[in-house]
Amino acid sequence: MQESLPFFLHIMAFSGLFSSPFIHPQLQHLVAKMTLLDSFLFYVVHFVDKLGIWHRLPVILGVAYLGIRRHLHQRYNLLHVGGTNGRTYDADEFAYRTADGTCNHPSDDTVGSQGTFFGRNMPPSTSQYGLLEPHPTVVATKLLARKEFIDNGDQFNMIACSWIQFMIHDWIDHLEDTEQVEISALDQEISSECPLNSFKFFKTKKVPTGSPHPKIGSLNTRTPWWDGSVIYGNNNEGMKRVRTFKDGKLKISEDGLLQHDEKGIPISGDVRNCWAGFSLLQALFVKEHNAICDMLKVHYPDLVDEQLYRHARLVTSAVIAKIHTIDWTVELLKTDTLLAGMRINWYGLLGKKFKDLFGHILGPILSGLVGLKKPRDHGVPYSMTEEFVSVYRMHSLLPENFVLRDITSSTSEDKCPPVLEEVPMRKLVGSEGERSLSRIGMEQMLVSMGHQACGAVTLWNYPSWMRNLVAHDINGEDRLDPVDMATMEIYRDRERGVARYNEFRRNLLLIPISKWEDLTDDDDVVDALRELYGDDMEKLDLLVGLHAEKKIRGFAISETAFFIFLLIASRRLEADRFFTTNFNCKTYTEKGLDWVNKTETLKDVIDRHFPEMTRKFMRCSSAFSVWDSMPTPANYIPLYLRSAS
Ligand code: HEM
Repeated sequence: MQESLPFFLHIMAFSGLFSSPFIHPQLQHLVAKMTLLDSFLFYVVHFVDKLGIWHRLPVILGVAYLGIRRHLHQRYNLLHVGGTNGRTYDADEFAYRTADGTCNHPSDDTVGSQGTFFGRNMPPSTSQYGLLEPHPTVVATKLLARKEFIDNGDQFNMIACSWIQFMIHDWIDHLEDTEQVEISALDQEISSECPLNSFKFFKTKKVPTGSPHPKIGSLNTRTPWWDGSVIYGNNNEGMKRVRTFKDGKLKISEDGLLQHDEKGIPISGDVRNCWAGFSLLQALFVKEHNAICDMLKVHYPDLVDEQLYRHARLVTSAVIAKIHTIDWTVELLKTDTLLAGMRINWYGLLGKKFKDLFGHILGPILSGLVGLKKPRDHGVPYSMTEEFVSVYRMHSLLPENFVLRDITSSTSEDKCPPVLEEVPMRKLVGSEGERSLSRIGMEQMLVSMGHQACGAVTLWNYPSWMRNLVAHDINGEDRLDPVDMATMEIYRDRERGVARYNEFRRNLLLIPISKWEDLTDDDDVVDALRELYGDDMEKLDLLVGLHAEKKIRGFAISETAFFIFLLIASRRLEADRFFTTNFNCKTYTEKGLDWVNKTETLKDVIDRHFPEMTRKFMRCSSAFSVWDSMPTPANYIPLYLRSAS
């Protein structure tokens, strides 16, 4: 091991700094592959990790830690899967987001388009355990199944929960095989506790990559760019379905909700596994798109339907990306360090005022990723990754019942309308959900979502109704065989060769756990893990580990999941030419870019379309926290000078 260390590390090793036990023995082989500078940077990060303090450092140091960590992940956690074709195109001719995501990467027209491979953040799992070890239904029943609903407190509401599904359906979905697999719990001792003793589902399609590492991969049926495909579709056919072809606008009903076809399936960019909260967000952003078209037509009367559509799509997609970056994520990871980090991603260290005044003049750290002169993919063509999909398995955000509020009654001082009824979530899914939403109406639904806390990402909180779920085909039609989602999710990660928890951590340069108490200080969790996995940390499933991990204060997700976000959230912006080279007046129009610059939060979008709503019903600061909770208290200490959160 020592022999393959770079020269600098030999010196450090000689001085005793890098030698075991300073670097965790299971990470030394990773350091051996690093350049001199990166080994040093790893040393810094690892030192902080050993103390377990990065989130408690003063904001500016915490941001520096994250910057170094992100750099290391960009160097060692981006693996391309499949080939590239090197076919270029005329970037001026394609100065818009194409229907299928082609023509974005500067030197290869297919990168990031529909049907390309998922990339990886680390090599496929080397686990010795098989697909059914331990049995996925036993894992689901003993560790995931909801005992009673655990909510997220005031931090995150049902809009926040629906928002992330809205994003997932913009970026990722795996192509399935035509061959089915059946999982049966019949001969397991837990079968009496399972809603489905046996169920069938389609395998993930395995496709030869044409390259040796890895030989097999899976395909993304959605465009991975942040291009709003959730409302615009993932190809020409999908785009045609949603457009009116008049003044650039998208189809929408009189009541402000999505239109439906003769089967009751919504007309929108993505209709698979939809529920009322999700299709409400689609409708809200169709309204946003159409309002942008109106604005553009007033200022640029010569623009025809196609031009209006293209500009409005760019602007709407950028508004969505911005809200996700500086509003949603800031609520998900509610600490000053992350507030600073996310604002740096969009505006840079010098902040909004400086950027509004001088433009993007000073590089990614000082002026942000958005507006960079050239996209950056760190030598690895853009895609979403298998690991990203796995860390976003957050179905425990969904509750058992949806709490409907009466917005006709006059509100109390805390702006909280009274409860009308609790609707089982099952009734809000698919076509039935669409019918319920039409009855409820857009405003009542939005206000009710605002006032309900969503579920916590933790063990024993997986929605019961999802363990017997009628999933959808890609066209939104119901499937014949219901599935146990909790079981299926455990199976999916294993089937796709995603590393189990401890290997996942090592590959992310994180210190692996060596006993259950390293993961959590909850005795019940420790006992349950021991019962299922014995004392074998290597066996622990990723999904279980992410849900069991003790959370950083203010974080609604685990630290392990967060480090994948750190990498991919930046990548979605910096690798996309429409957030970099082409984030300009020429491509977006001056008024279009102005629209993006002036929209900061989801509240701004809601206020635009429902001018009275937040004044009447919202007390908190962000539309993603529970609406009658207190606003974030003012803090007069400048953000970068603050101590730990
Ligand atoms: C009522 C709401 C929802 C329903 C009915 C639903 C249903 C489904 C179904 C049926 C799948 C496919 C599972 C498979 O074949 O492997 C899936 C995948 C997934 N869902 Fe959801 N989901 C909902 C909300 C959410 C939310 C709130 C999240 C939060 C992050 C989420 C994240 C994911 C992810 C990451 C996948 C994996 C996608 C892939 O394999 O490429 N879903 N969901």
